[in-house]
Amino acid sequence: MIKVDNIKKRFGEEEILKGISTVFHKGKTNLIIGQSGSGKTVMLKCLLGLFKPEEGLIYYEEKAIQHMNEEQQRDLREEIGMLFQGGALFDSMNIEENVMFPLRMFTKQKKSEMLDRVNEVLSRVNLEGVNKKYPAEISGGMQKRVSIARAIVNRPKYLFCDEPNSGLDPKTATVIDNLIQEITHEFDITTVVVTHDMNSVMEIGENIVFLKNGVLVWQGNNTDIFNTDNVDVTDFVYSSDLFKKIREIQLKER
Ligand SMILES: Nc1ncnc2c1ncn2[C@@H]1O[C@H](COP(=O)(O)OP(=O)(O)OP(=O)(O)O)[C@@H](O)[C@H]1O
Repeated sequence: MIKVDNIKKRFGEEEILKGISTVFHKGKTNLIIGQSGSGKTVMLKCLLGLFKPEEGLIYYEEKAIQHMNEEQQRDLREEIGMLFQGGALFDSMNIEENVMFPLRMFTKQKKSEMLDRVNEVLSRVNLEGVNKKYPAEISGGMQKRVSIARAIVNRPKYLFCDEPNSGLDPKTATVIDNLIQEITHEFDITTVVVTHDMNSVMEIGENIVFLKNGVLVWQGNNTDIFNTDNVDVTDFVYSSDLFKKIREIQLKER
């Protein structure tokens, strides 16, 4: 569980996050959504400790990162898996080396132990027989699965995903969303996904935080989001023609 208590973040004169409080639940896919520029990435970076809010606290379980000493922060970093936008695999390393990277960084395991774990997670994301290939030799969807394998190889308690579907076709995007959700449930991870993608909202939005101009204006799940009368949310959800049509049908049926 991650609890955010009234965080404020400014750059110069501009206040980007204007006092956000929320909870991201354990064992759930928690989504941060909102228009471009609403502060999603800034919020993610605050959660990761990359940006320091001027006010407010961010708790990982009982302990606020602002109150952790260096050793505690290092321990926390080991408990975090990160799925970067675009995958961010190392082009010069093969798949096996890419997935093994966090184990080399954070553990003192023997090579054979690391290899066992790499094969276990590659198999979990349904990728076998690609160990010696390089990222450029596999598809975008497969690269995303390798990135997920790398993000979970160190058994994280927290998983952060920045636009995990960018650049994927809708069908592959759904496969990736479902995989993220399955892994979240299976390993009881607190997962936070930043996304623009309404399909992700529908598929895996178990707890959705909606930001507008740095303010949390709505929170709920993927059922609530289609029933809310909050204008900011409906504007966002029904900005696509497809969802507009669905909305018209829903309203007629009410
Ligand atoms: N390092 C920074 N220095 C100054 N301003 C920043 C910095 N990072 C972000 N901002 C500003 O904060 C605001 C919110 O940016 P942020 O990247 O969080 O938006 P976002 O909701 O993630 O948008 P998008 O969906 O386009 O990625 C923007 O106005 C941006 O210019």
